[in-house]
Amino acid sequence: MPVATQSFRVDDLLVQIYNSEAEMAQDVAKIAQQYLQQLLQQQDTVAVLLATGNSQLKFLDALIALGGIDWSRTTLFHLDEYLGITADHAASFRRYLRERVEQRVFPKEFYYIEGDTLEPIAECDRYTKLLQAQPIDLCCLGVGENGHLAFNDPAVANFQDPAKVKLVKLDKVNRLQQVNTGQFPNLEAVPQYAFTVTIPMICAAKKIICLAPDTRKAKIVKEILHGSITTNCPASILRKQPQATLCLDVNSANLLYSREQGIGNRE
Ligand SMILES: N[C@@H]1[C@@H](O)[C@H](O)[C@@H](COP(=O)(O)O)O[C@@H]1O
Repeated sequence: MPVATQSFRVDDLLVQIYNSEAEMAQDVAKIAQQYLQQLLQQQDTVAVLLATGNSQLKFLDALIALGGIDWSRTTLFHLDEYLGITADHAASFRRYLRERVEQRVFPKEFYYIEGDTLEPIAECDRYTKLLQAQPIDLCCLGVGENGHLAFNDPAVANFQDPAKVKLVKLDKVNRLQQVNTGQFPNLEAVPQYAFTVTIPMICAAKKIICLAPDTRKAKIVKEILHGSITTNCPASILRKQPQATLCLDVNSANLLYSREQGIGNRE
């Protein structure tokens, strides 16, 4: 069984570095599986808030392949969705999760954000009520190249946000990331607005697992761990979450301080 090659804390945040994304996915899937199994021995159902994106693909496959989770006792949610995108659109997060998770594990419920609603404010209220109906036991996260969590880009991230779900304008770095990772053919095709679960709602989860492999995350990973805790880099808030783990591969950890110095150290 692969395990993290390095594990250390930066402030309250646990950071784990793996030799490869595949090893990371396997190990994190095992951690999530054991955690959910343990909870299901103590409570009837568990609530999980899922991320989408490339960083989640191997992890979700590994978690489902491991088995051993009674998915019929899980209530699933997701972090974000584009405004105006139908559930069948190729870039729809609902489609991603329906095909990669729901249709493979048949959870008790999978509550989706209806991105193509004609009443976005009512949709935020509806999803807020669903999220608040029970504590979130596990929140899976990815990180944007601009440091966003879900769709909380620097310009709209609020660490004290009173909202749980909100409609936000996406920044250009974020929208370009969606083009560069193949979600949309060009910038014009990327919606300008999206629904997102807010940062306080994410941080209220009992356990947070953030996956950020790949060289294209190296710069922002350095910023998250060695920069200030600020909404300019929304994911930096994870350093105040003792229940959070940031999982990296050697590529995304590439710009951190050297192993000899101890990656967690700033000097
Ligand atoms: N809004 C989503 C996030 O929820 C996701 O976690 C992040 C990272 O994406 P990836 O996993 O492809 O790197 O950006 C996406 O666009």
